[in-house]
Amino acid sequence: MATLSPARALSAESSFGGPAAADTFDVIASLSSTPPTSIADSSSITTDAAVTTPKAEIATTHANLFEPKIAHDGFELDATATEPPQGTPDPALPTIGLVDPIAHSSPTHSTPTTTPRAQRTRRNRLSEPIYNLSKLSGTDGHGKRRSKGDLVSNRRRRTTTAITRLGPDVEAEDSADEDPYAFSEDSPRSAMRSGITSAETTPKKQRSIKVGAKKIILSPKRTLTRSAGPIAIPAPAKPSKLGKRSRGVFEEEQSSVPRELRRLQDTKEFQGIDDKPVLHTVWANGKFVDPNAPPPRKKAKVKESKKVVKEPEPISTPATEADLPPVKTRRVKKWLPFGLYAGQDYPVDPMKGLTAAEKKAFAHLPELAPSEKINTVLPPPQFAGLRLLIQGRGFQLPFDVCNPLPPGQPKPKDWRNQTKNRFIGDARAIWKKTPHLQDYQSNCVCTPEDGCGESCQNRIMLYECDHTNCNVGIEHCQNRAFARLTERTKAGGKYRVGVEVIKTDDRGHGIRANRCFEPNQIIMEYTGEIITEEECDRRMNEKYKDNECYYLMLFDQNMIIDATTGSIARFVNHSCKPNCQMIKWIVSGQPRMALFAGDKPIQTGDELTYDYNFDPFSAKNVQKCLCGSENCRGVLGPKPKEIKPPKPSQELKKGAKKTLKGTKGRGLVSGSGEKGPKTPLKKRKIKTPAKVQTKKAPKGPIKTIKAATAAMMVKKTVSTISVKSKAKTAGRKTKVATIRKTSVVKAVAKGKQASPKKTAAKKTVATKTSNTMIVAAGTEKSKAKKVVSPTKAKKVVSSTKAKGAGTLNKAKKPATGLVKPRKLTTKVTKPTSPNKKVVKVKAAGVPGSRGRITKPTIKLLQSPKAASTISVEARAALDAVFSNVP
Ligand SMILES: C[S@@+](CC[C@H](N)C(=O)[O-])C[C@H]1O[C@@H](n2cnc3c(N)ncnc32)[C@H](O)[C@@H]1O
Repeated sequence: MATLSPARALSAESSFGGPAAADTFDVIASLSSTPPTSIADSSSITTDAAVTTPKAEIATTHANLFEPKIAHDGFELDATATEPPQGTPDPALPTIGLVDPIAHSSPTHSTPTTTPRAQRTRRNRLSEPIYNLSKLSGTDGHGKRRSKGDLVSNRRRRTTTAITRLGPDVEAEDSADEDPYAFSEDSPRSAMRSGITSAETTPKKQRSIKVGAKKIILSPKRTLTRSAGPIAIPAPAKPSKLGKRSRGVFEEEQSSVPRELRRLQDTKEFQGIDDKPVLHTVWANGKFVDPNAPPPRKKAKVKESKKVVKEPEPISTPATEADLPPVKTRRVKKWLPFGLYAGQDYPVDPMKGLTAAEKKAFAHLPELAPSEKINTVLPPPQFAGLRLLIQGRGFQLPFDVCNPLPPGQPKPKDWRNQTKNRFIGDARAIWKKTPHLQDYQSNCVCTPEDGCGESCQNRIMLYECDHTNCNVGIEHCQNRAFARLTERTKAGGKYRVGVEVIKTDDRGHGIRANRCFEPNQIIMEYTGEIITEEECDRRMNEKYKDNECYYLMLFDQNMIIDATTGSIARFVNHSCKPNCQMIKWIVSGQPRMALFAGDKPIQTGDELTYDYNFDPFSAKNVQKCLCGSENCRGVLGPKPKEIKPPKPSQELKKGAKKTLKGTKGRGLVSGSGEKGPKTPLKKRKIKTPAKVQTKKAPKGPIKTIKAATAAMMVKKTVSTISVKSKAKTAGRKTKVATIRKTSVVKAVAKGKQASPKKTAAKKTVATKTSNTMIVAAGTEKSKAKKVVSPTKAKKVVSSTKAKGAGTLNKAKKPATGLVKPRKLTTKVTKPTSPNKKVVKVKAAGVPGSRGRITKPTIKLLQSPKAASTISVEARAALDAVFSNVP
């Protein structure tokens, strides 16, 4: 047995290379703990030269390797070598060998020598620290466990190499067939290849396998650590085909090679060539994973079986399709492209309510195709969800918080909605002839910060801003109520319109709010047919003679809006404590009437009312008011007790004085100006009609018409003059106090009666600021309006207030008046005074007027009697008023 000393050359191949490899025991320990893992490994360790050098050198190399004594690195080799050394060992040669620690500890192994190179005795070496690397690496326990009489590690790591490295334990059952050159681990070459001595590799318990007729005893020596491939059985040694002579020659040539190795030196095993492929295996969870085995598809099989059960093939179906295996298609999630509601049955038609174009657009959706089976049992919520998505309807609250009003209100009969004014008959021509609207041109001087608020000149003058007269722009302007109303109601709908007709208990139809309105917010426009007074008379006497309700509103230029065919605003009832007000505005140069919210906000469901300022014309036409407010006057007009009989001219004088002093009388038309907005009026013109149409005074019963009553009717039309005058005695100055931001007052004194048309044309100038009222058709009204005071004064400022006296009526707020129509013959009295003169009076300047301001006209409209009365003193007073006016 040769004991090989460690060689430094080994350090180059060892994983413990470097200086540490100089330590013999370190090398031993490390090598023992990490032996070669394959033939290639072991052979590479042992004989690199055998692989890379010519065969001739191999023999030499092996001869050197198996020198019985190699003094190297201070170790004495075993003297029991079978063959003597053949020459001095070349230290340059890779003398590879391993020394087992056990072998070192054995007394049979090397002993210290006296050679100089062997001064480093074993004892000295032992004095140095020894590291058990196998313990440190945790592999010292390998090969110690046993199972079924074998080392577990060996069995587990048994590989081809393990088998082929047949050691001395390989025994033939038949001794005659024993091959002396059998590859034995005990043999020197085995030791050379593995680097392990026979003593080291001697197993404690041998284990054998049968290969053919041979029994191969396996070495329990742990030989391979990495490869775990199938066990390769080496082929039995073949007998040499050489003849005796040739064999002899060959043996002579190979005399330097041990005889037992000569037959094997040509084998790959001897040369350490491993031509077997390296097997890569995969283990998972401690189990070998066969890469060629099909993956388990247990679930798919179950699914397929279910599918087969669910949809059995009909018997009558031809076997062609049935025999075909089901085509496995990749399941596509429908909801990815179509949404979660796709592929469901619908209990209702989702197309219901859609237009033809929409149906056509959605027709291609397979989800909407009619399904064979409809699940009628409590459909899931997604059905309703898809329907809502298609129909575009939002969610619905359990109750309507926006419009809690109960539906089902009866619709009024014989009513056609008309959202725009329409001229009837001569109204258009007369309207166009009137040049007054052209005079009202002004631009506001607001800034964007102001936003055309309360200080806006246009707003004060009841002019709506537009692109022609606004200095701010639509984005900041807040004085565009009519434009916003149009924008709001353009799309229609209950909430946007904001109002609806209701049926009241005792007042016929009415209007209530469908939404909330802010204070002074525009609600709806009062529109209808614009007719002249003559047309109004005709309708009242003929068309509406049997009606109980009238929808006539004095509008502008003495024209009347007949809302019998008009907007929904005509259904607004009267209240003595109203929540709305009817105001006339100039929008784009044209007057328009609209209902605005009052000073308080309006809640949903509130009935909308305004003060009619109703003129019943006479006491017997007074209607009972059913508004139910605490301050109800009891009648639609003024209280009956305030209806006073016509007073003599003396009273008229007093009344005129009183009015000029600024006192307010309250008569039948006292409602004028009381319920209107606080917005002051603008651009008043005091106009004395130059050519007032003269009508004959009524005869007979008409003569009995009280002058005061007639005067009151007239006052209604012009009662909104925002002039507070202070009348004093003759010679004293009468002051125009509260013409808000007006500078010019055009006083038109009428000296005589003019033709009705002309009268209308001129009088309408004053209606810019007038209270609106529903005009009573009838002779008295017409007569009263057209009878102008015969004053001789050049300037008369009067709006006959209550009690018939000519009055400078403070009318900051426009008021609305309803006049009870009366069926009287039209008689026009002749004016007592032919004097007529238009005087322009310039008052306090109006900001932003640019020096050119035309003010509203205040008309003096009086009955002949009243006018004649007033012309005595009032004329003087009025003269005083305007005496200072240039
Ligand atoms: C402009 S309509 C109003 C709508 C009317 N309620 C209808 O059903 O057509 C005016 C008429 O309504 C009635 N009316 C309005 N307000 C009233 C009130 N407070 N008291 C009694 N009747 C009223 C009167 O008959 C009046 O002539």
